[in-house]
Amino acid sequence: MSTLKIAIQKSGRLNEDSIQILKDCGISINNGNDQLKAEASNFPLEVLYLRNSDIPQYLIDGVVDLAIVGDNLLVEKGKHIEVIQKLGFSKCKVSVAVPKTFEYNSIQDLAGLRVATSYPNTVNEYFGSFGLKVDIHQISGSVEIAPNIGLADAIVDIVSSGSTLFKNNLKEVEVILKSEAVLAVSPKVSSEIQKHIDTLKFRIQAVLRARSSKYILMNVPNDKIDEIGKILPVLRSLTVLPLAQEGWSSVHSVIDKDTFWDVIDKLKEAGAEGILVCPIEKMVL
Ligand SMILES: Nc1ncnc2c1ncn2[C@@H]1O[C@H](COP(=O)(O)OP(=O)(O)OP(=O)(O)O)[C@@H](O)[C@H]1O
Ligand SMILES: O=P(O)(O)OC[C@H]1O[C@H](OP(=O)(O)OP(=O)(O)O)[C@H](O)[C@@H]1O
Ligand SMILES: [Mg+2]
Repeated sequence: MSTLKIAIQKSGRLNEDSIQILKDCGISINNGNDQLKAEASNFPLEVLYLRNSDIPQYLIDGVVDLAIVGDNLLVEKGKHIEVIQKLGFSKCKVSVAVPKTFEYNSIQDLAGLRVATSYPNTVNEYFGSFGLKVDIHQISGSVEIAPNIGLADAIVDIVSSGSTLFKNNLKEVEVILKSEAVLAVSPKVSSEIQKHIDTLKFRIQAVLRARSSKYILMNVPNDKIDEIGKILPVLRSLTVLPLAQEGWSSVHSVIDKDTFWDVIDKLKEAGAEGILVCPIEKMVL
């Protein structure tokens, strides 16, 4: 039987969340990440632990069928690689930053200047889209130090909280793109492998849906059920079960985890009592 080969980051920002999402899909991987290759015991899957920055090329060559990779790396090195699912973690931006003292008005101010980055293609394309050229200094890490040591006038690098920029006396002046971890697929997969990919994607979607939702239960006087129903965004219809106490029901629903505090206030106002909010393990539509 064919085995699906998936690349995940060996160590770094994506590693733990990538392993966790496979685990949440019910997949048991047979070792820790001390080896570069591991097999799943209960899914036709082989996991290859690789450098994030090498993953786009492995996908292009078909050495791996699938990968969990930062989308910004695909923009840099894998333009034609198909993304089949955004995964919602490792969210960041790729931005242009300059020293705080730089009097920046527009991108034209950087024409012809030295830009330090680990993402030369992204930089060329971005400045090229304004008809500008810059002098790229490619470095593989600690990019934010470059202006302070006289290596560059500006940088293009990853920004998340902004604290690395702040510590290095830099300011973000343009956001080139927004990125997150994604599930990306090689252009060379066979139809047999594609079936395994579809199965895995189905499981990942169930996990992601569950992560973004909460199950909510509450006691509601029967004459308030319609009003409560209007507050709850429901998948199909509300589940309403009679309670032992005459005139009351137990109402169940699924709500978005980011809006549940707002919804709960409205539910209380509308007469709901004993509200319980529970995590959802998996959600299959
Ligand atoms: N501070 C951050 N906050 C959120 N996401 C980030 C942050 N830094 C990087 N990322 C995302 O995580 C990915 C992996 O970053 P990380 O620094 O672990 O590895 P890397 O330097 O790209 O590479 P490699 O695995 O090749 O050594 C990046 O490509 C980016 O998508
Ligand atoms: O806006 P912030 O929250 O400060 O995050 C941004 C920093 O995070 C990443 O570096 P990382 O810590 O991964 O180190 P690295 O340069 O060794 O990859 C990135 O390269 C930035 O330097
Ligand atoms: Mg990094």
